[in-house]
Amino acid sequence: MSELSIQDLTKTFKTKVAVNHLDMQIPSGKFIAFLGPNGAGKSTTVGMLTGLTQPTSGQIKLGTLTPADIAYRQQIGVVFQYGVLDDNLTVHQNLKLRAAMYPNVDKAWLDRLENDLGLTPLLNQRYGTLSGGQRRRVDISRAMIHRPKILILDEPSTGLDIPTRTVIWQVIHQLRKELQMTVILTTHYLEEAEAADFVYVIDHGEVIAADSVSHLKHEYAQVEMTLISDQPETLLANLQQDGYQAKQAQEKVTLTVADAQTSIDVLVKNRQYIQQFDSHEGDMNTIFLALTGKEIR
Ligand SMILES: Nc1ncnc2c1ncn2[C@@H]1O[C@H](COP(=O)(O)OP(=O)(O)OP(=O)(O)O)[C@@H](O)[C@H]1O
Repeated sequence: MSELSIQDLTKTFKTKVAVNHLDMQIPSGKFIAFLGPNGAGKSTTVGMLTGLTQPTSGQIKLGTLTPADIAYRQQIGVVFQYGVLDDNLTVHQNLKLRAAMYPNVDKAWLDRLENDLGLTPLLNQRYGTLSGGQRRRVDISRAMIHRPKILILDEPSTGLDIPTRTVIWQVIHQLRKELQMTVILTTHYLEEAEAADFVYVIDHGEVIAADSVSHLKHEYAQVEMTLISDQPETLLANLQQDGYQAKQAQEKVTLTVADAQTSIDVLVKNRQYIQQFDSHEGDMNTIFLALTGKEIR
């Protein structure tokens, strides 16, 4: 199956450069996350991937197809940040109308989506009267109605509670496996990005890192250590003498070290001053901080 190729993609709005020479090769069937803060250019990229926003320069290709081709758009499903369904129609009327726009949507598939996303009790309710989480579940059904090869989710979890997020992700992961679908997610939620096969960290319209989560962690996330000591001043002095930037608050001494091996060295060397400890690898936030100097959460 063809991969999605983004080549030297740029979008400027007057003087604002929203997307700046993006290059990405997205293999089919993968789960890709675009992680970036507000204004990073994620939604503008999604707009160009869907064909709704014209790039200023550069190109997007799915095999030989471009977003201007109907055949391209038929392979893409999108969950936008805003709802695109009719507030005055019921859930079922909205979905049936959408289904009618595609040649091969059978009733069984529509029933399956409605059922998996827990929409059955809501089918006769007007879309405009649904809660945010209910709407999002309908939006995902709409995006999946034509069995897309690529599903694009633009911050799908914003404002949703954990049970709703869990249901949505269970369904998406299941359908991704069944349909061998590529999933492109834009998100601020680090735990969602952590589940991805590959992460593009985006800031100011540019890719500042592109790698698997495990490589990003290895490269950028340090190990955070908390040591509990009955002689914290001595422990702090020893660590500082060894060149660590340690901090102390009462009996607690905290420091960041490069890797797990170094954390073991610290524990062994200072064992007589340590009663308890906690040591864990940094998360996506640590990675983001290391890359941009900013916190994402
Ligand atoms: N139509 C527009 N006209 C002018 N500037 C725009 C337009 N659309 C986006 N921008 C600007 O482009 C930049 C990128 O915006 P974009 O919405 O793509 O970011 P984002 O990463 O999706 O942010 P968020 O996480 O807040 O949704 C921002 O500075 C934004 O103000």
